[in-house]
Amino acid sequence: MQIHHIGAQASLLNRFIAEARDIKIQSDRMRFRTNIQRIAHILGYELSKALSYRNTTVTTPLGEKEIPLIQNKVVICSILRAGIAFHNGLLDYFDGAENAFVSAYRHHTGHGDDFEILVEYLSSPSLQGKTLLLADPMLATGRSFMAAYDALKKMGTPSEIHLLAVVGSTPGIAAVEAYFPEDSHLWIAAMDDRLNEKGYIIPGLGDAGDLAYGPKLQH
Ligand SMILES: O=P(O)(O)OC[C@H]1O[C@H](OP(=O)(O)OP(=O)(O)O)[C@H](O)[C@@H]1O
Ligand SMILES: O=c1cc[nH]c(=O)[nH]1
Repeated sequence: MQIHHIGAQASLLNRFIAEARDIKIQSDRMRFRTNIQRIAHILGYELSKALSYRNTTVTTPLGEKEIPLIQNKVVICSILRAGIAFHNGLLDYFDGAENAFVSAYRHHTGHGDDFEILVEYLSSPSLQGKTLLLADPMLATGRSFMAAYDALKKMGTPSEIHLLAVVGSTPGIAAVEAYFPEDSHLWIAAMDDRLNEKGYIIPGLGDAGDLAYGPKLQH
């Protein structure tokens, strides 16, 4: 897997990541969702440089111009629920993309901090020969990305796989790197070193789903 740590180089992106992490600013849900969306714009733009282009003639009122345009058949798949704002950001730029949604949530088994990932919903077009953008703002243990990928396998084999995340942990990134095909890519804004005993990224940003959409009951 090729890992593209976009936040490694200081840029405007830092501002959006800082606001998403900041305990005072992130409590404004609309602002949090907007920051996730703005980060998706930047990651999507960076990812676009790795796609395939073909010269296409565009007619202006005064003449013609050859412009290289993306040839990939893009499918954006996001992992519910925190992925919704991220999905919207990617769709702002890849507006001709097909769309897929997969649910993945942590079900606490009752044994200490143990949890399993349950996937109960999948809606996807065929992925055969297409460019899959698999998006989830948080890559903590990496288990949601892996469970979503397993669920998507029956939809066909993509020609390219690009994972996108806002914050990832070093162990989670290592886990997805080992699980996904060697020629896949990860586009990530920020990386933190560790997870706590509950599988949360430290310092991370907290619970992205709750920050975007409000607290949920555990079940
Ligand atoms: O890498 P992982 O260890 O799998 O953790 C990351 C997942 O955890 C969060 O979802 P959560 O289960 O909290 O559901 P939610 O999006 O509905 O809040 C987040 O949105 C990711 O999907
Ligand atoms: O740090 C984490 C881990 C899982 N899910 C989140 O939203 N944040």
